[in-house]
Amino acid sequence: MAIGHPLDRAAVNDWNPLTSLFVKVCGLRTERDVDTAVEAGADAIGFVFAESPRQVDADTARRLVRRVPEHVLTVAVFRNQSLGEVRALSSAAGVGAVQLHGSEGRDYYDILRQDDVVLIRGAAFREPIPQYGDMGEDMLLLDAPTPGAGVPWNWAQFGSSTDKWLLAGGLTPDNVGEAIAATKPFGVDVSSGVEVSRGVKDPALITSFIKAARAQV
Ligand SMILES: O=C(O)c1ccccc1NCC(=O)[C@H](O)[C@H](O)COP(=O)(O)O
Repeated sequence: MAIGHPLDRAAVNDWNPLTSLFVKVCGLRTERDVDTAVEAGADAIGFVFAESPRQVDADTARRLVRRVPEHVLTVAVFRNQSLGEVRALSSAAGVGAVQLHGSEGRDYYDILRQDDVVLIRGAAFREPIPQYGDMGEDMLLLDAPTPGAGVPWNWAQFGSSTDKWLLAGGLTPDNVGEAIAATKPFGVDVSSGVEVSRGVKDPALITSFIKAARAQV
């Protein structure tokens, strides 16, 4: 993605993972961490509105979103919240994407699509294996059973796929290279693996994670 171009749904559809891995850093709460992730080359930055030690309110998210250049996708993360709340908070924050991480049905995706946001479906890796596109999402994020817990799952079980899917769950600067080599994902997502304690990010870890992920492509 050329710097300065908006990272919208068309850009996600045109993305070539062979030339650039999609890297998302989630659960950001401070200006320092947002600036670090942008400078280190993150493609997407997540703000958690779900119940979590990383939860932000709409005012905080809006202030942080305003710092982010348009070539970086801003993502609001929800889990089992009402559609009204999802729409109100994502619109108040001014994000470019919504990530639904619970048991939200197809109706959420169909209605949110009209809001012209990129749609990311967060799903635990389990049988039956979640399939990309089943909800009409733009990206599928395959995760551990508890999102944001920093626990890896057996990525190699998934094999690899050319779908637009993000590998998440227990990734760190130390294991992301091996995980990418094993699964060849469209992109990767991290939260706990770049924290010094739950909910508190470490700028050095954010930078090393992005560097280690990019070294694989
Ligand atoms: O991060 C959270 O606390 C969270 C809470 C509720 C729903 C989703 C949440 N995070 C979603 C993410 O995209 C995380 O980055 C993803 O689960 C990976 O987390 P981690 O294993 O800590 O790297």
